[in-house]
Amino acid sequence: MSTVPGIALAFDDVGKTFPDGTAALRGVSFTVADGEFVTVVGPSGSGKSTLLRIASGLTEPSSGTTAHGPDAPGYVFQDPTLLPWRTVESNVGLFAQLDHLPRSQRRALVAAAISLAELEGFEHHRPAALSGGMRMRVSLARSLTVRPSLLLFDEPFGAVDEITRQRLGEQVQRLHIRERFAGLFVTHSVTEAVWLARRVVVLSARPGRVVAQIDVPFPYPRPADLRFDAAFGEVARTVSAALAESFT
Ligand SMILES: Nc1ncnc2c1ncn2[C@@H]1O[C@H](COP(=O)(O)OP(=O)(O)OP(=O)(O)O)[C@@H](O)[C@H]1O
Repeated sequence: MSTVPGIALAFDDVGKTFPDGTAALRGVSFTVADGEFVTVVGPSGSGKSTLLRIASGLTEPSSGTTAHGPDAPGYVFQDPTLLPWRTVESNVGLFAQLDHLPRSQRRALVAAAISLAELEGFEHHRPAALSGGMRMRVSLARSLTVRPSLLLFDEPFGAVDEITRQRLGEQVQRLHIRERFAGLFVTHSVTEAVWLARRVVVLSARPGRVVAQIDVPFPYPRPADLRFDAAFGEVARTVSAALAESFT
């Protein structure tokens, strides 16, 4: 992986074939500029999670190259992956603790992240006492403590109800605007993909290739009811059509 100024993440002709012969990705090229928010949609098994794992350095590509900014990206997983015996505060502080940051610095980072994720008042709760949406916010807050310039999201809100999902998306957008991190966000929801992104990348069925990149022209911050706007519907229709084609 190399570092390129102005680029949060770049895939250049990236392919991935697993040792058992499964070809997950083929010839994937696209970039995420500094501070840009990009979403990825594609059929199940089209290599979206594999792409994020390659972006984070967890998996090596079989071919092609990747480039990223100067620091390691943050990762928000499908599952909140909280430690049940730890409080909200101590779950949020986990990464900072693993990084051996001094206690005072850790405290400040945790307090800031808890405030950003609007979790004040819940610092001493354990995960079992929280709703699914709040658990995701704890996971988000934990990722924010590393102050990433790039955050990778692997379909983080798939398991919560529609309204909670929208609110979490709104929170991610507020954080993106305020903290200016770049984002690469995988989702199965076309509405979520369009509402969040400056650009939607559509992958084909396995092995995943980029079949379309669709710009989303609406300025941030975007109102929640933009989803019901006719112009929004047009962009969503274009993404849906590319996605439907990608299944064939
Ligand atoms: N370690 C592995 N070894 C072999 N095959 C794998 C491995 N990891 C993933 N795959 C396969 O690679 C393909 C892409 O998987 P991946 O999880 O990246 O897809 P995805 O687009 O994220 O799917 P979904 O939308 O269902 O989450 C799938 O067919 C999957 O079974």
